[in-house]
Order: sequence, then structure tokens, then C-alpha cells
Amino acid sequence: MKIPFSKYHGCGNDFVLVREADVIGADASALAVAMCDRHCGVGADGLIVVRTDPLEMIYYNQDGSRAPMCGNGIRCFSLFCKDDGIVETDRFDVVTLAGTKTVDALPNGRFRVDMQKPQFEIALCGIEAPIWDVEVLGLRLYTLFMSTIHTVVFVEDAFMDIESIGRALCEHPLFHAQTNVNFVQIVDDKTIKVQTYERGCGVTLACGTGVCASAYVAHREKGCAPSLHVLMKKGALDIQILADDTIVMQGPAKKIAKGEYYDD
Ligand SMILES: N[C@@H](CCC[C@H](N)C(=O)O)C(=O)O
Repeated sequence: MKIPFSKYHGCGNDFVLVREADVIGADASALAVAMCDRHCGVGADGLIVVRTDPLEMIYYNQDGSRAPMCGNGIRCFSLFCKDDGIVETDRFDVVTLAGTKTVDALPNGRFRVDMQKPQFEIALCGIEAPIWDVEVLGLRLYTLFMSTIHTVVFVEDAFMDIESIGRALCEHPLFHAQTNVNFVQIVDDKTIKVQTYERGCGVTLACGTGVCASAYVAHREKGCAPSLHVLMKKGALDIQILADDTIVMQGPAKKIAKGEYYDD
């Protein structure tokens, strides 16, 4: 079976996109594992299945697990929909497992996404008691649901090697459904640096929902401004926290390739 695909990235977080109509009958989770493989597949952090009616982003991590949302992914999904003529307006709604998100395609080619408000219910976070300024493995953790499960830790150097501590926190038994882990460095009151260890994928170059969670905690707990410029290893996002806690993310999306994947 030949599957038409496109590849996009947002700040280095890369995705394979396929239309749902082209993968009918396929096991999407197994397809994610195969297509995202960096050696034997196309190679990506995640697979996005594009449903067109209604417009929905169906997201799978590299390991085949389903995730409710992806911040960089939704900008790539949006550019794909514009490129392929699926949407013709500059404002549209995208259904995700974490709610319907409103996207604006900006004149400068960037996308603004209403990421809605962070949530703190322990059931959503997959934890038994709130984790907010709680010490685990020598670090102080802040856990919240920012369209998916996120934990924020403040460190001196966000771009350090986070592989082993990231995995240890992600897979810590405190988190029943694991957690994405964001290592955050405060540069000044308007700028932070973030590197993320993602569940289902490991260390990535960027994580949009993680950046939103990090900006929120940096603002609420560390006195950073409500508008933050967030630096990652290969790009930057702009985050605004509105008075009612609604979080607005703005950033780029880029098309990398289009092709056919040969599925055995
Ligand atoms: N890279 C994403 C988040 C993808 C999902 C995450 N790994 C999870 O399992 O929750 C982003 O840009 O937000």
C-alpha cells in the first residue's frame, strides 16, 4: 500500500501528516511507529492524521501512543490544511481530544492558537495528589494539564543533557500516565529557555504545549511577565497569558517534504 504523506516541523518538532481518507483500515498506532522510525521510516516525533469533516487533528507519538494535543503539531496541521486547500479562511476551529482550538493564520505566515486555560484536576494529570512545588528526585515539580500532562522544573541551564533525568521523571510511578517534563531556565522577566522530554518520544527540539505550561508556571510562580518569548534549541515561540488565564501561543510552521510511504 502506498500512503501519500507530508512532513512539517514547528521549531524542530517534526511530524508526518497523512489524510484519514488515505489510511482507512490501517492501524494508525502501528503506522505511527513505522512512519516515525528515524531509520526505517520517514522519521518524525509524531504522526498527525488529518480528519477533514469536521476538521480534527488526531495525534500519535513516535511510540504509537495517542496524545490529546500537540502545540507545534496544530500549527503544522493548520499550514497543511492551508497548503492542501482544506481550509480557505484565516480563522478556523480544530477539534482535538483536549477540546476545540481556534487557530488564526497570520499575514506573516505564523499561526496563533488559543490554547485555552491550564487545568489542575488530579485525574486529568494522572496523579493521586496535587504536585505543585513538590520535591521529587531532588527537583521541585509543578504538574498541570495544558491540553496534555506537563511537569515543569526550573534549572540553571535548560539546554543541558536532560535525557536521563527527563526519562526518570517522565516514567516516575507518581505519574500513572507518565508526564512530559519541561526544563525551564529564566533568562529575564520576559524571556525563558525550555527543553522538553516528551512522553512517547523522548527529548525533542521543541514542545508547544510544554512551552505554554512553562510560561504559565514561570509567570505564576517566578514573577515573569504575562507575555513571554520562549527560546528552544531550534526556534522560539511567543506566549501570552491573558487576565483570565487563557493562553495564546504564536509561532511558525514549515513544510519540509511530500512523498509516498510504502507500507508492507
Ligand atoms: N510535541 C507536542 C506534544 C506531543 C504530545 C506529548 N508527547 C504527550 O504525549 O502528551 C507539543 O508540541 O505540544
